[in-house]
Amino acid sequence: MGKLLEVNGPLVRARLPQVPNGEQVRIGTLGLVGEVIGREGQEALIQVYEGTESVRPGEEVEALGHPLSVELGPGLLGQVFDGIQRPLGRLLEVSGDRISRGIQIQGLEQARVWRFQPNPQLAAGMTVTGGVCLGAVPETPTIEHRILVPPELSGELLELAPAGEYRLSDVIARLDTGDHRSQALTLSHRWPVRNPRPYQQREHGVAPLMTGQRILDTFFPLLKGGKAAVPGPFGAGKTMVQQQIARWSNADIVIYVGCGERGNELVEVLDSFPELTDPHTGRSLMERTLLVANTSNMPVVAREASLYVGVTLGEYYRDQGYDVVIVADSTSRWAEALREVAGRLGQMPVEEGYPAYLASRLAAFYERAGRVQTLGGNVGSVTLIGAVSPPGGDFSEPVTSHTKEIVRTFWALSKELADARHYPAVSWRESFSDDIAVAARWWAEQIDKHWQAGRAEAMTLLTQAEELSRIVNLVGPEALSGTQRWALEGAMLIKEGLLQQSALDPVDSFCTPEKQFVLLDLMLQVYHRGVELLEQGVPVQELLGLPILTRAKRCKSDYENTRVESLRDFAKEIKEVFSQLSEEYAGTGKPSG
Ligand SMILES: Nc1ncnc2c1ncn2[C@@H]1O[C@H](COP(=O)(O)OP(=O)(O)OP(=O)(O)O)[C@@H](O)[C@H]1O
Repeated sequence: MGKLLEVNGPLVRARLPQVPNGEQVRIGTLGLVGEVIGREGQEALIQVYEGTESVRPGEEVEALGHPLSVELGPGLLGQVFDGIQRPLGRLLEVSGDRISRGIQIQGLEQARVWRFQPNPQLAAGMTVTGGVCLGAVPETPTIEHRILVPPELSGELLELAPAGEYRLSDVIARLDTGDHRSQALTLSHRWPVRNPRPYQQREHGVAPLMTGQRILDTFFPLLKGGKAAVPGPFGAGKTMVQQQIARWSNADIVIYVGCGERGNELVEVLDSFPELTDPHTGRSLMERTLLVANTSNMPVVAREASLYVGVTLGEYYRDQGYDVVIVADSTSRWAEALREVAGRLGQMPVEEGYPAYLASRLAAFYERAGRVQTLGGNVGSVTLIGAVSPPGGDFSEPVTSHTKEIVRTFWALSKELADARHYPAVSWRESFSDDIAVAARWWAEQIDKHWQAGRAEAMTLLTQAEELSRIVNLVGPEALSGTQRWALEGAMLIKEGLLQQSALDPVDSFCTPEKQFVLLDLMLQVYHRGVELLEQGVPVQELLGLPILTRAKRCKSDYENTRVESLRDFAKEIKEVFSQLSEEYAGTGKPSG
């Protein structure tokens, strides 16, 4: 117990000897949640995650004896938590729309009973170490929740509970952790959010995360266990991209962290998620989803914690052998929280008011992504996707520019494309992926060995078309040769037939890898045949007038994912149209008859 000395917004100073940095505290009669972030002699500097209005010097501060941590166990999925793992639904039930401060509700429902099935390979007398699976409970109809020995524990298994129904706090195993000390294990354990959960070793990424969005999967792939950023100016469709990823990606678990985004956007996400169905199982998407959302009445610094809460929950499912995707919206708001705290601490601002450690904090956060061999010997992954909201859409500002250095996949949203209603408005000029080679291996093995060459050619066409468009803007289309005009059309085929993909189109909202490749190949085939005909002397106007071009651009919506074979037939049809035209011109330089 200590005494509050001074209140400075979300930062308070208390006389609290011997309480270490990082420890969680409760402040004043309201019992507000806070965390020690610095020490000066007998005094502790505390960051408070709830509004400190009405809190006065002299009130008591209680150190809880553990760092800011989360409770990990069955019942996490389908939940919406606030930034310190309190379930929002129950918070609202208790205090109505305006959440009062100091409410203490545990993250997981303690009274709920779970059907536990012990691991048949374990028996009393065996030695178990951190990460070993003690058994499992069906958390949702699709996700089996594996109950692991907490990472830091090991010892002789004295007892493992038989199959049956247990509450979170019921003992399901006992370990002799040395000196004949018995340690009881339950269905849940706590973990400090700022400490990455340990694993055996990092593994290389081998498979791309499939999102069903062509511009992402085919053009700028992200690996499972990888790190990506989605910077987007206001209104460029960031929310939509994130939702599409949450909805369609082939991850086992999706965690969405709404970190300080505008209140109405958060409400949009919270309202829309429970209504979405999981395309892979046909069941509610919430069964594999978990949301962490700051409520609008929490102070800015609470954003800081919510990101770590989200990533810790993600690592916990990774340790069970799952592929987890974490979408953090947005890391800019999180960085603003860092800036505010640094300002109040009187730390020297470096770039645009951000502290010098902005880059290292961002890097440390993204470092928690990865594909790993878990302590229990499984392979699991955490893929991190951070949205960035650069003020004024300026990508040279500190958060965007540091993030760009850290991530391996960068999906840059463009205001220009959004204004032109080209969705998803991901710019092919500014985006990048450093993992093309690994993705290419996967595409070659699983789909088609020509993926990498096709992708590269499509990118070249897009770049070439940009140069040509500049010429057209300067001197008009007459300045272009037939081949150049056809290259412009080739780029249009790629843009309209491939890159544009409406999230609202029931057929095209999601595209399987196979259909993605067939469409890519189709557009390139049309382009190649045209080039051949041009060389043969067919005027470019003839080609540009072919109705089949419009049909090719519409294939994405005309052919469902299950009709890839018909799409291949359409490719044959195109070949015939071009062969016919070629024959008509053969030898004469103009159509026969
Ligand atoms: N992939 C897409 N398919 C169809 N329409 C889209 C797509 N992406 C964005 N849009 C359109 O753009 C509008 C704005 O998108 P969104 O709501 O994601 O942007 P935003 O939330 O305003 O962006 P930000 O998060 O930067 O404020 C949507 O309502 C929708 O009409």
